[in-house]
Amino acid sequence: MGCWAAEARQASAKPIVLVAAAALIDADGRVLLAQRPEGKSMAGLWEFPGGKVDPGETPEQALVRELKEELGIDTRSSCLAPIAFASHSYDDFHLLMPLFVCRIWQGQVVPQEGQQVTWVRPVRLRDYPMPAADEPLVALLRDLL
Ligand SMILES: Nc1nc2c([nH]c(=O)n2[C@H]2C[C@H](O)[C@@H](COP(=O)(O)OP(=O)(O)OP(=O)(O)O)O2)c(=O)[nH]1
Repeated sequence: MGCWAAEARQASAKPIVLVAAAALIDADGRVLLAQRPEGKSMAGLWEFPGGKVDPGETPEQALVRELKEELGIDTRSSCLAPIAFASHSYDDFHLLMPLFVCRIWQGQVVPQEGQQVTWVRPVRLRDYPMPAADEPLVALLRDLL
């Protein structure tokens, strides 16, 4: 019944926001989460690093740019493996978020925007409050990694 009820509640059309996100995996199999800073929407929640895809960018290009801006690391589109996506309606927009796994990068992860980051074992991901859109991704990662 769940999906039928959800459909009936569907509101009017919302803008679709395309966000590219990465599950960075270190040599120990841990996943990087970043905490959304004060002043942003969903502040305090933990997320996969990434951000909005700008006009003219591919999701991969956006992610390479965001990972450099946010974490100071160099990645390549060819090192980004798409594994899942989130498609989730927030109150004012609909998020479409491809999630890429990335195991290879250059440089050290150093938060560039004052955000907290942490490396988390897949079985512990549930200990970190994340945006609603991420919940199915967390379940998937636990199984895949
Ligand atoms: N990077 C990232 N964003 C996520 C995740 N889950 C999730 O709902 N989001 C949402 C939060 C934001 O609304 C949007 C990402 O936008 P952004 O990071 O480029 O920009 P922003 O924080 O300034 O966004 P905003 O304040 O305008 O909402 O996607 C996630 O795991 N990673």
